[in-house]
Amino acid sequence: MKKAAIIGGTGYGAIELIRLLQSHKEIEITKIISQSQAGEELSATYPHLNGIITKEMEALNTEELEKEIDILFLAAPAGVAKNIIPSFQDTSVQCIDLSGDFRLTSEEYKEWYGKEPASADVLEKAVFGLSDIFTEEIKSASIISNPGCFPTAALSALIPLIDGNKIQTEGIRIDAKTGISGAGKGLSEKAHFSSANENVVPYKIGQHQHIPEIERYASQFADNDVKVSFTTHLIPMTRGLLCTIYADLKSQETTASILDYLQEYYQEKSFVRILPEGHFPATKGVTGSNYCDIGAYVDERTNSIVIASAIDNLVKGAAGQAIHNANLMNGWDETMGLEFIPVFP
Ligand SMILES: NC(=O)C1=CN([C@@H]2O[C@H](COP(=O)(O)OP(=O)(O)OC[C@H]3O[C@@H](n4cnc5c(N)ncnc54)[C@H](OP(=O)(O)O)[C@@H]3O)[C@@H](O)[C@H]2O)C=CC1
Ligand SMILES: CC(=O)N[C@@H](CCC(=O)OP(=O)(O)O)C(=O)O
Repeated sequence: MKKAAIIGGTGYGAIELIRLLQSHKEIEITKIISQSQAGEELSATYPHLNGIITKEMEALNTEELEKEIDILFLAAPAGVAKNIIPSFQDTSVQCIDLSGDFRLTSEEYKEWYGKEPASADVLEKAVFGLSDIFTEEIKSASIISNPGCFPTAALSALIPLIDGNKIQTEGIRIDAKTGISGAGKGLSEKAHFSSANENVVPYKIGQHQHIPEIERYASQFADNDVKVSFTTHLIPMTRGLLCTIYADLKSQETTASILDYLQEYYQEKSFVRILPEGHFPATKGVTGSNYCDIGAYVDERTNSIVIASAIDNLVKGAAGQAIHNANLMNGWDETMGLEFIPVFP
């Protein structure tokens, strides 16, 4: 068994890592690190873990961690991991960061996160952990920059179409919707029940930190710099994220031809499901699971495509993908600890 620690112990990402890792055959959580509640049991904050997680949370001690663990999951807000991971870069500890600290270039990070970036040598070592696309690079990585939730859904749909030269890379529009757990456990005006319930509201229009992330990794598959128009909406759900993407086709296609292409692109991948013609993904179709469901429709009248992808933001969009990456880095079956079927109803 490999020993793992989780930083950001009381956050939603950490809680989801704990839920999923309970059934992992090769990873044992030996330390849960909390800056706010060291010395307390996690069940004091989360009673649903009563009798399941009995260890006390601890304060961060990097020297101790270096000696005692094999895998470090960092599930803290942006700005934290960039100061912790450098201590591990010359050790055998595999680091998997759920935040945005290592996803962008230094310049992009400064501009979109408004913080000082990670040091260049560590940034260079980090591999973008979009598991189903960068699978080979992830296998030999020691630092993983887990993708954001929206980029996971958007890029899973877009990259195959760009890679296969199917769509025009100008004029891509992404309409995205997410549940409230995407904002983490912190309280805020927008997360207030009276604001979020029975309400749908766009936010961070033109300002979202996931815009440069989507553009950076989509561009790696294009001949030019891809720019996208991307708008997020908060919807009154706890979990779930849906991206509906509109793009112009490069040549004549049908819904069937695009779906066949996508099916072939992902045929080796366990967690991307291409839905049959006439079906579109729903957030409930993936809740609690590591699946990304994708459906497409070709509008032959306008020679354009509507492609939609759905994920559970806390699983495929965060903790599940982090575990998928740990599986790839360690040569285990990619589905280990992730064989949850979606929760329905
Ligand atoms: N929620 C989601 O759907 C997704 C989240 N992410 C990213 O994953 C990371 C974790 O997200 P999530 O769990 O939702 O966030 P939460 O706000 O729920 O939890 C983050 C936890 O980090 C710890 N923390 C807070 N501030 C600091 C600090 N200054 N230094 C060290 N630790 C701190 C706290 O735990 P404690 O006090 O116990 O240490 C806190 O509970 C974030 O970077 C987020 O952007 C990525 C994809 C999806
Ligand atoms: C509802 C809500 O606010 N969701 C967050 C999700 C961001 C996230 O998960 O953070 P990373 O940038 O580290 O990926 C948002 O849209 O900013």
